[in-house]
Amino acid sequence: MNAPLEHTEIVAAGDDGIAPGELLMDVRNVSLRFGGVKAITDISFNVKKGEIRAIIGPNGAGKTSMLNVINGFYTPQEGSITFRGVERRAMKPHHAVRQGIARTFQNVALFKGMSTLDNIMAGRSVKMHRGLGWQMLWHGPALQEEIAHREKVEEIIDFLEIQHIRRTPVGKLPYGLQKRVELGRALAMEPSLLLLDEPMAGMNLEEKEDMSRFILDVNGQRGTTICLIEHDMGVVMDLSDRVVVLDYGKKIADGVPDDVKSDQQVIDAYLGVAH
Ligand SMILES: Nc1ncnc2c1ncn2[C@@H]1O[C@H](COP(=O)(O)OP(=O)(O)OP(=O)(O)O)[C@@H](O)[C@H]1O
Repeated sequence: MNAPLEHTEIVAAGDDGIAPGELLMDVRNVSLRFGGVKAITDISFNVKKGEIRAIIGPNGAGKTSMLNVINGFYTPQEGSITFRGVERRAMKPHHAVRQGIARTFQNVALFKGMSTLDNIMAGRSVKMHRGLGWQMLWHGPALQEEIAHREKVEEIIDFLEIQHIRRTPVGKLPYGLQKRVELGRALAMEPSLLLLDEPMAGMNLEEKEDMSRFILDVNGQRGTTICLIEHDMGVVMDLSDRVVVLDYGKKIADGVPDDVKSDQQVIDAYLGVAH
């Protein structure tokens, strides 16, 4: 199964060949250190196709480091990740994207001067096959492909209900809408696995409710598997199928929300204190 990543086909949620409920990603014994700092120690957990999986834990627990390992920003010193049957330790972020992993960031990472439409189109560029030569000719296959991509992008804009801001530079948008555009850009990649790093951070209640609904719809209607980090426990327990809990870089619990909520170690480490 160990196909060279350079030759991995770009895949979308619907055509990754994995049935709902089957293993999509298996994280095994991953450890990551920065000099003397142990960010992650011997973490194992899996993600099944079609689920919403949450990673929670106090500040500095290793959650973002874990996402950065999954999407190839960091290479762990130990352990491996098997995604869609392909095992690896090191992988460049653009390979992760081509394998079907897209993500959003804790602090919105968009092109602030560009419009909503152009930002989402930029996310789509990963799916474009025709090279620059074709695009300069601007006819035939390149034009057909551009039209098809624009249709996909328009579909995402409709889906996220952001038609009214399609021409607005994203830097001028309220934070909640910027987060939605960033979700749109990730969706434009048609990921098999969508990583969301604190999708509700800095949002008011109404924005959180909107984002929760979109996350549920992305999962329910588009069939996208989601792995998210979130500090709002109400949101986590409402949205997630399963939750993995980290503390000081180690896994302390893993299970369905009701079990995790009542786990004494989790209460002591995390739920018992304000965040
Ligand atoms: N690039 C880095 N260089 C050095 N240390 C790092 C780096 N990134 C993370 N760390 C350290 O690794 C540990 C885990 O950090 P990480 O950001 O993954 O935690 P987190 O659970 O995402 O925290 P938060 O909820 O505050 O975002 C922390 O001690 C952090 O200081």
